[in-house]
Amino acid sequence: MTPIITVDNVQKSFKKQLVLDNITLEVQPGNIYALLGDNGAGKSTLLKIITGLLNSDQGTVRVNDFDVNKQLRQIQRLFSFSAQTSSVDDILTGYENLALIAKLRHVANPNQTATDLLAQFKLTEAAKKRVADYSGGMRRRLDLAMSLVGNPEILFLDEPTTGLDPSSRNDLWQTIRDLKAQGKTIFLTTQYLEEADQLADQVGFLRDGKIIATGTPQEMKHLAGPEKLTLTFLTSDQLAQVLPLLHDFAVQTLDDVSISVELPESISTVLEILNRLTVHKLKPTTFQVTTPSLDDVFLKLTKGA
Ligand SMILES: Nc1ncnc2c1ncn2[C@@H]1O[C@H](COP(=O)(O)OP(=O)(O)OP(=O)(O)O)[C@@H](O)[C@H]1O
Repeated sequence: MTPIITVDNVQKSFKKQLVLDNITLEVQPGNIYALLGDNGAGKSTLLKIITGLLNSDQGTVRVNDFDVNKQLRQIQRLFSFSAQTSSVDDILTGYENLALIAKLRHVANPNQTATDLLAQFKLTEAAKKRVADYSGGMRRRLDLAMSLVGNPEILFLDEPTTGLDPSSRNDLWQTIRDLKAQGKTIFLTTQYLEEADQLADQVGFLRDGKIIATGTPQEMKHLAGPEKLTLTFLTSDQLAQVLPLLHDFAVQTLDDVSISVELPESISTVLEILNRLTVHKLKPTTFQVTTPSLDDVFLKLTKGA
């Protein structure tokens, strides 16, 4: 499939500080791409370059096969950019904010567009409230609604859930999934590993201006190593009998009665291990399979940095 966003060898410095160092990435249409990084990693700078708000020093960005530097006018209606700082006007109501932006974007029926978007983002009841009185979650939903005026195909969201409480974050994740289900391509930045894991088809780890790893969340987790099986036995004597049976596996002793075993082949390895124990009538009191999380990947990639 032809990517809808292509970033090729983008470099950017502010004075002598190199902020983006040869960034290359692709986003497929209809996918969610999560650019993951700590404060100051360069996420916002890259987003501004992709959306044509900032020029790069080197490299090219193509959106829908148009060069963002040279052909921005042709693609401006194709995407919207929701910045970290809210674009909504506090003294206006939610409805007024949406209707105003719809008029500015020459949408055919601004009032109807505002009403429809308020309904889509569960803000109908708050339509006539001033935005100053909205909660953080409502404001973020309104921000997203604003970015959908004109029905763009691609949404750029800069840290859409930063500062939200867990419940509002979950709601916003669902909204972002719904937008993907409608066929939108979404490029978001985040500091939260869990957010990338929950939403993204592709993740890019940005650190000190470089993409240090990229792939699906599943592929990224493999970078942290295989799944593990943790087994606990009733007594240390039992464990002592178990160890020779598993001599050909990578076993780590956790304490007197527990071990963890690497699972290169997931389920079939689990079955093999349980089989050997059963034959010798050695029954673990608990067993648990653990998959590495994106946190483990992040720790592994940044270890020693
Ligand atoms: N206009 C600018 N002039 C000078 N330095 C800048 C400018 N914009 C960003 N920087 C610097 O570039 C680096 C990356 O900033 P950027 O805002 O892209 O990071 P970020 O990953 O988005 O972080 P945050 O989550 O804090 O927004 C930082 O060191 C920042 O101080």
